[in-house]
Amino acid sequence: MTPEELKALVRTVPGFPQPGIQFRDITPLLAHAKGLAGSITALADLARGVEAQAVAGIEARGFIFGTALALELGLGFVPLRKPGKLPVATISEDYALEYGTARLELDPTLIERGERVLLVDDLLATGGTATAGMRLLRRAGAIVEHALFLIDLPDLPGRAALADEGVAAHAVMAFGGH
Ligand SMILES: O=P(O)(O)OC[C@H]1O[C@H](OP(=O)(O)OP(=O)(O)O)[C@H](O)[C@@H]1O
Ligand SMILES: Nc1ncnc2[nH]cnc12
Repeated sequence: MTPEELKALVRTVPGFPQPGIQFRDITPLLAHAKGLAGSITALADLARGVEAQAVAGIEARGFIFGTALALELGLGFVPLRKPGKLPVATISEDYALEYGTARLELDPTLIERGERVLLVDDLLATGGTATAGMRLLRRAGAIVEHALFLIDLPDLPGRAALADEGVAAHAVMAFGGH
């Protein structure tokens, strides 16, 4: 599927989860066999040329794309989890996203020192979530230089925020007028 065909499978819901947000809902794309496969192929195409030894994905939507991408690339998958889910000692980062605040946790023993980790999520908006994920991975010893997204919202500062931290953002599609 082309990026335009994939984009047509994303549903826009105005005013969710709060007024003023144009929510880009990926569930119709996930439910579409060719859309799901095509989105993973498109992410894998973006990942070519990026040296990676593991994929890390952000709960919850980043788990869907990150796990499938890791399988496609023949790599392992490291989950960055929402609070209170991991049964071992964790490191954590609090952050703000487009419509709230949250926390991510990581089991640092899942990362080898100097391991090159590719960060994956469904969508880049303010970059708060991805920046928190990158910080956790780096605190655990990872090298994080690239982040992959299905969707970029280029009217929001996520790409620039990541660039400021030395992380290049790559996305399959973009939605203006967030
Ligand atoms: O660039 P930002 O402004 O940080 O926003 C992007 C994040 O927002 C959404 O996650 P959400 O916390 O809504 O969680 P979900 O994956 O559990 O639905 C999305 O999946 C990204 O992780
Ligand atoms: N506009 C948006 N749509 C879907 N997920 C999001 N996460 C942050 N902003 C979002």
